[in-house]
Amino acid sequence: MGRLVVVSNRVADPRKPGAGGLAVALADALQSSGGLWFGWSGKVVDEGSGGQLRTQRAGPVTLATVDLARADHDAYYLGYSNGVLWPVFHYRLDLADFDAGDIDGYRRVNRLFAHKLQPLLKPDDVIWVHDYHLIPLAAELRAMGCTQRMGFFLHIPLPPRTILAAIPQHHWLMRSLMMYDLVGFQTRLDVEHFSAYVVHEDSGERCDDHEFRVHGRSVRARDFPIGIDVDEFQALGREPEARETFRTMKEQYAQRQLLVGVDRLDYSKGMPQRIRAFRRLLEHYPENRRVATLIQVAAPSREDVEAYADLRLEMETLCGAVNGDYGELDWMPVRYMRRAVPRRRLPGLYAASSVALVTPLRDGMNLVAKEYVAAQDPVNPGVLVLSRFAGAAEAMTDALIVNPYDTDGTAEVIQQALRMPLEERRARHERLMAGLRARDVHWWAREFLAALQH
Ligand SMILES: O=P(O)(O)OC[C@H]1O[C@H](O[C@H]2O[C@H](CO)[C@@H](O)[C@H](O)[C@H]2O)[C@H](O)[C@@H](O)[C@@H]1O
Ligand SMILES: O=c1ccn([C@@H]2O[C@H](COP(=O)(O)OP(=O)(O)O)[C@@H](O)[C@H]2O)c(=O)[nH]1
Repeated sequence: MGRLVVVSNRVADPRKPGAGGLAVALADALQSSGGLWFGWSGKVVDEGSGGQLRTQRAGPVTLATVDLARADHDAYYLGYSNGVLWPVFHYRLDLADFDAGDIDGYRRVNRLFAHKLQPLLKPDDVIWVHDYHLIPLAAELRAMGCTQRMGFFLHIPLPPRTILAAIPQHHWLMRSLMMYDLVGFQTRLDVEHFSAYVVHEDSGERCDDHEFRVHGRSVRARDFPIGIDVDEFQALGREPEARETFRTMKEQYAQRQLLVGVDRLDYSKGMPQRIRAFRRLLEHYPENRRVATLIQVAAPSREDVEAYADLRLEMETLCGAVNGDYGELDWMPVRYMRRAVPRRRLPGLYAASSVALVTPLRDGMNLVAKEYVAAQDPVNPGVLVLSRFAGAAEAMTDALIVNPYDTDGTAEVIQQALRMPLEERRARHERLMAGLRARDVHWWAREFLAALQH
């Protein structure tokens, strides 16, 4: 295979530990072939100083990053990517701001990326673009004469065509997507939504399971569910920081049963619904009072987007109310932290918790669900409560599956998780682990790249 070129909005140094699931995945693919990783530097600079390209070596990988001027960042990242595409792709038309006029900034940054990337490309490079920020990148590169193989992976869900069609520029956006040779999705459901769009909105045709003809081009689309690096995550759990976190939690909560939620503070993650379900658990099953404690980590995210600020207030009100109504001198039902926990501490927190609540209203995959399972002691594992609306639920059928909109139903399932006999916990954990190992992050990168080269 030719050199691998990865393009994503965020770029991380693959030599640094704990860079996150996606970074570990891409680093692995890049490390074996050597290659180039291109994207935003993470820096927002004054008008006029944007667009500066910097390259640096990180082992066999070259990192090439571009600074963004304030106006470009605000329109491309906050405005169109996270104010239009993110809510609509997560089925939240009510939260999308279609009038902001940010589409120009989105196009401008994709064009800027194409212009900065093109001189770095070689004719036999294989280009792998990631996520909704960069859908039009292939079209921009092709317009500049690039003929390399180009693949795209969407990390978030693709909604049904009737929802997608609410985006005023949906025809342009989906036409841009068809300029890739291969489009990867997290789940089979996303592929079905893609297919329905191509056939009914774009007068295209589905030739077989994965092959489509539209606008005179062939494009392939398939599900490639992303996994985690199980060995890497388990090794992290044996490091001093994770062990110390485990010990501290076990000591502090020796008389309690811990439940854990770890999410970015994002409306797609269903945190308010989760707090309500936990409250219902305390109401309906009073034996959990003074016993069950929910630790909810909420990592700040995209704070300049209005819907995220509203969510922050809602969470503070809900958590305050549960603690005010049910808390005792020596027990608080919810420990809510609006702060990220370093990834190297997470295996300890997961291992100390009897139950994980992963209950998004809609999620591309959700790697926390997989990390929680990987961190469990197989002799005495905890139980995963998982939303049917997370991409992870398509394969993790041995989790306890819930509908997060159903407060009573979720409370009942949490009770079932807290009371699950050891034998059943072990059996479910064993099957979940087999699934994680069979389709880990290395499998994901290998499968996608093999398909891209056919
Ligand atoms: O870059 P940010 O704006 O800070 O957001 C963080 C990432 O969030 C999204 O993650 C998605 O990818 C995960 C891995 O495939 C998946 O498990 C999860 O369900 C998705 O929400 C986003 O898609 C990334 O681009 C962001 O970097
Ligand atoms: O405080 C936090 C919260 C999350 N994460 C990591 O961020 C990733 C979140 O990925 P996921 O797929 O669950 O959701 P996303 O945030 O990408 O939508 C996981 O690897 C988590 O371990 C972390 O390190 N610290």
